[in-house]
Amino acid sequence: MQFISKSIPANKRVALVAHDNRKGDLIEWCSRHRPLLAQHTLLGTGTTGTRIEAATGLSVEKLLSGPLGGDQQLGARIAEGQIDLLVFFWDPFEPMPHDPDVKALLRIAAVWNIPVACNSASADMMVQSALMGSDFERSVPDYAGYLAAR
Ligand SMILES: O=C(CO)COP(=O)(O)O
Repeated sequence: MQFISKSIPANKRVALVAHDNRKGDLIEWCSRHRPLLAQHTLLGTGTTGTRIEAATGLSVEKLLSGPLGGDQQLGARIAEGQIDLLVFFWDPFEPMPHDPDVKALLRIAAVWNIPVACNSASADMMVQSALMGSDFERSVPDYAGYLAAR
């Protein structure tokens, strides 16, 4: 696979997702970073987005609930270049009925080199990076080159 450089804008599109046992942690994290998150564009799976909006007043575009296809919707948006960061507090202690979707979301985020945080420590470091408020370059698969070589 060849890679090309792609710019992530200063205004980030941040996807927010948490499994049920981790929703409280993500809401607490969003509340702590509310002023910063309010400067960016937020989206999330259905229940997570609804709970964050209710608790913080932040505006979140809500996709379907994860087990009903929301994780796959987020994966599609990543593949289309419409998500810049993924904050996904997945549950390390309980199996999920939609585990293949969870795995697919994490895989496609790795494919497209999206910064991913799976807990509050990594999410703290991610949003406190100087790159959060500026453009930055990331390397992504060269899709045109990939097609041409097939
Ligand atoms: O299941 C999820 C992520 O895998 C999250 O979905 P909800 O936000 O709808 O609970």
